[in-house]
Amino acid sequence: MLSRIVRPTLTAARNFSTSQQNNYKVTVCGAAGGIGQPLSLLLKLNPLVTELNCYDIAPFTPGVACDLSHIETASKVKGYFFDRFAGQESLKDALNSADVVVIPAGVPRKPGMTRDDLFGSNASVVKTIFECASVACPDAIFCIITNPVNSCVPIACEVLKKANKLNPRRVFGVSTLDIVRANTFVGEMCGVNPKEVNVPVIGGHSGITIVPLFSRATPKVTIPADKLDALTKRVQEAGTEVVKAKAGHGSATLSMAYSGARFANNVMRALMGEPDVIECAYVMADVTDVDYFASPVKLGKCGIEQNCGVGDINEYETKLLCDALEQLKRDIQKGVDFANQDQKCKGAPE
Ligand SMILES: NC(=O)C1=CN([C@@H]2O[C@H](COP(=O)(O)OP(=O)(O)OC[C@H]3O[C@@H](n4cnc5c(N)ncnc54)[C@H](O)[C@@H]3O)[C@@H](O)[C@H]2O)C=CC1
Ligand SMILES: O=C([O-])CC(=O)C(=O)O
Repeated sequence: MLSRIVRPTLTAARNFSTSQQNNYKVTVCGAAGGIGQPLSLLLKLNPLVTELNCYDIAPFTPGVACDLSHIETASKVKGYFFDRFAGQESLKDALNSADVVVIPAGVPRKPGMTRDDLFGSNASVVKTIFECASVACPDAIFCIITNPVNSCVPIACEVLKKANKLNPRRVFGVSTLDIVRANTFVGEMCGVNPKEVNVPVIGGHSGITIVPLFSRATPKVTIPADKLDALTKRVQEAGTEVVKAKAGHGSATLSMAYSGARFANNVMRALMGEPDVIECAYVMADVTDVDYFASPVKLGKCGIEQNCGVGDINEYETKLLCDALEQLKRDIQKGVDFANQDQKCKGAPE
């Protein structure tokens, strides 16, 4: 069922520790939340991080930072929270000169909700963070976890564009959890250590926009025809599986913290100049008919070095991709329209 070829670079990509000490300042926005806390913990353990700023609207955020600061790693941790008398000043302070900003801020799903149902709450959260980031750290690498990712990344890019600060090579929607899940499920099905599996997942990050490419898995796997639909659906609906299992107490947090830390680690490895760092991510791209798309991207010192695009896919995957593109188009437009609302209102006739 499976040929046993282990790719050493892939294994390295999943170890958060390295012998090299570097100097990255990382800000987590939404650091007091279900994802934010374990993600901040993993970043505190990462030797590539020397400064860790934890920001959240929750007033106990300095407490989270204080807790983390007692861990015996060399990085310095600072906590910031929203003070309504100071407006967005603490957010700007938290973001100031950050190299990498990871954003799990916003509301998670409850059973029965789609990710798009979060748009009403989370679109303005992302907009505010990027308005401040365009002033405080326009050259950072941004990793957006907040849902709906399909619409939040376009919002972020539009806000940066309006401020003349958009560098599309540096803005990422984090879809790593889809890859992590696909690797795990394939590993389970094929009886292989999931750490050795890499399944590219393209498209977007919700329902049918999630397109796992089992035909391109490494090591090569053969998914039995009668199991392919169910496996594809499981990857597409894995977030909902967790939402249902948590029964009203949020969505995936721990697996997302792992995925966010894995993605941030790979961004920093690439910033350091390590070659051949490739991750799937949802980014501004011209590799399909839509303006934002998740695909494998080669990371480098300036962010995206090369978008590897869709690549070879089979007939089954082509059909999945067509369905995904239709939905993606709508999700992207929704984000773009939201970000430009004010501008349109201002320019509209009285
Ligand atoms: N990209 C992905 O694969 C995944 C994305 N998510 C998304 O991540 C987001 C966070 O999920 P959880 O951590 O479970 O939620 P949570 O509710 O546990 O934590 C969210 C945190 O964001 C903070 N927050 C809210 N508004 C904020 C603002 N304006 N500025 C800064 N912080 C703010 C809250 O105070 C809270 O501490 C949700 O939108 C969820 O749907 C969750 C799992 C996977
Ligand atoms: O399903 C959700 O709402 C959270 C999420 O994006 C995921 O777990 O993939």
